[in-house]
Amino acid sequence: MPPTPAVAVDDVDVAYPNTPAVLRDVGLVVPPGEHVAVIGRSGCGKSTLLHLIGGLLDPARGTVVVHGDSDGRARLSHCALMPQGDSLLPWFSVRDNVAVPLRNAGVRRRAARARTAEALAWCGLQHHGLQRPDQLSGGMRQRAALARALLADKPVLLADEPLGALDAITRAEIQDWLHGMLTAPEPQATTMVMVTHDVDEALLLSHRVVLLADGRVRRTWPGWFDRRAGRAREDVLADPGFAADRSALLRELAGGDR
Ligand SMILES: Nc1ncnc2c1ncn2[C@@H]1O[C@H](COP(=O)(O)OP(=O)(O)OP(=O)(O)O)[C@@H](O)[C@H]1O
Repeated sequence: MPPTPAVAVDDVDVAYPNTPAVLRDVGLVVPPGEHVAVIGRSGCGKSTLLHLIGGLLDPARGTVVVHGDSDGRARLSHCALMPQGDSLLPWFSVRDNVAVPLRNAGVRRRAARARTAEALAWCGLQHHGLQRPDQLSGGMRQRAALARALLADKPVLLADEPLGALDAITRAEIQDWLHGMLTAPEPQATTMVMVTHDVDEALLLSHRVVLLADGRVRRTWPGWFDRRAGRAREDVLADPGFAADRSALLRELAGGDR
């Protein structure tokens, strides 16, 4: 029997007040541990889909279930949200930023400190915990934000353009780092739904790429997350199969193959 899905979106329409439906007839089932990348043109409804899964929005039609719960608050309780931008609090130290989900969950200061120190170490920021976010580079801030999201210890990570603000080289480095984090068995073996505009990122970091167009799921592709394991990034990017998937995705994004 297939495992109970982590996320099940079934035949959903979503509309904002006084707007036509932004998502239409959308279905998406994500088994536990799967990483899904959602890609599509600006305005096609990607963030709306994340907000819907995370309980910030409810469907006008259809059902959304996250780890067995359909109520919005309960859905939210299963999800760590990483909104666009790093969203670190500028007046907190990096350490206190990363500790926010633990403190919100009522974890005592001493225990939170210990777990935060571990998290800072696995994202390579062990010497930066006392600095403020504006003293870090963009890549370091993004790693801190990811550490904070992963430390929330939620089974589902919803990441909206998590690397969108980074330059190409830093982005590639952080993609590699994130791939390593998501491959590690502990502590963050997690289900992930990630929005990105970057086709390589979508393929490299996901088991499955979902293309949204005009509020509908137009197509899905197998991602390269597992096929990438143990291989250098350049090696994967030069793989003819990867190049073919990238071209096909780009063609669909540009509106071809309708
Ligand atoms: N709060 C809102 N009220 C009304 N309309 C909204 C609201 N949020 C988003 N929309 C509209 O819904 C549509 C989908 O927006 P959404 O942010 O989900 O798209 P997106 O694919 O994530 O875009 P981008 O890639 O530019 O971030 C857009 O037309 C947008 O203007």
